[in-house]
Amino acid sequence: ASKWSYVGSDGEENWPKKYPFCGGVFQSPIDFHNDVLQYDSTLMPIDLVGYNVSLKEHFIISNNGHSVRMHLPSSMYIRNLPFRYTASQLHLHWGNRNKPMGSEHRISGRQFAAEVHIVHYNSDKYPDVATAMDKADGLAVLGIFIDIGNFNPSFEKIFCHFTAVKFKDQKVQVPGFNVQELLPTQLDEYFRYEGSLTTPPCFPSVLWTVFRNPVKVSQEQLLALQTALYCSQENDSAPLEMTDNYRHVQEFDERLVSVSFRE
Ligand SMILES: NS(=O)(=O)c1c(F)c(F)c(S(=O)(=O)CCO)c(N[C@H]2CCc3ccccc32)c1F
Ligand SMILES: [Zn+2]
Repeated sequence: ASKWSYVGSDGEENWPKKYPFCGGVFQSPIDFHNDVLQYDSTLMPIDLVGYNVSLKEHFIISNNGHSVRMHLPSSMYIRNLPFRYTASQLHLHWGNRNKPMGSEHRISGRQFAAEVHIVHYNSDKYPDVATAMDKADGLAVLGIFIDIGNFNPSFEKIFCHFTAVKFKDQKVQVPGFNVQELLPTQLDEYFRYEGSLTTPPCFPSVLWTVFRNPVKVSQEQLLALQTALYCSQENDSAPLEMTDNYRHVQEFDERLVSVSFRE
């Protein structure tokens, strides 16, 4: 069983003891600050295929004790990367009701309220995500910052199911919807760098694409995210709230982040 958490003796400072890659190179997340950014005119808008999943299909949302995860169909993929990257799952990272900032990546030190990750694997070269996840060109993750604003009906299609996945190992079916509604409108403005999984086993296998513009959810929706879920199982005598499930930013020496935008 994955024995790691975001707090206490199993927290991120001790991850390298059981998961050596977590103490290794190319670790994520990082802070996108000006002196590591380099404009790259070859970075094209992200081209998503099959993201508009029909109502007739469904997604499985599950609580895996670390995050709330939505499994995605293999009909969803990113078209214009060096290989075809097929969708596997999406999940979120967030803070807590008293300290609402819980994104993993930061822009000039600024942490956002939360962050969505859509995990894809290189289906040109590998049969599944489990095979791909420890290969240098194995994974591509899209990162979307979440900020506070108006109520977001698209995120509500996920958030409205939180009571059904309150505890670890609970699952629920969700009718298909257009996952692209969860992304910012401008898919041409993003940060790009080679990094890692931000949870154990921390494999340096991720081509990161983090969009520059945040999407908005309401204060009430954010509060639901911060208070609805538990890391512990339903019958656990010591309930553990699922909050602050973000890794702190990693040292980023001698490395550059490519950006698709000029100013
Ligand atoms: N921030 S992140 O994008 O690096 C990232 C996570 F933050 C995260 F929590 C998970 S997980 O599967 O929910 C739990 C840990 O494996 C994964 N899951 C990945 C890693 C392992 C694995 C295996 C199959 C499918 C997805 C994943 C992940 F890629
Ligand atoms: Zn993540």
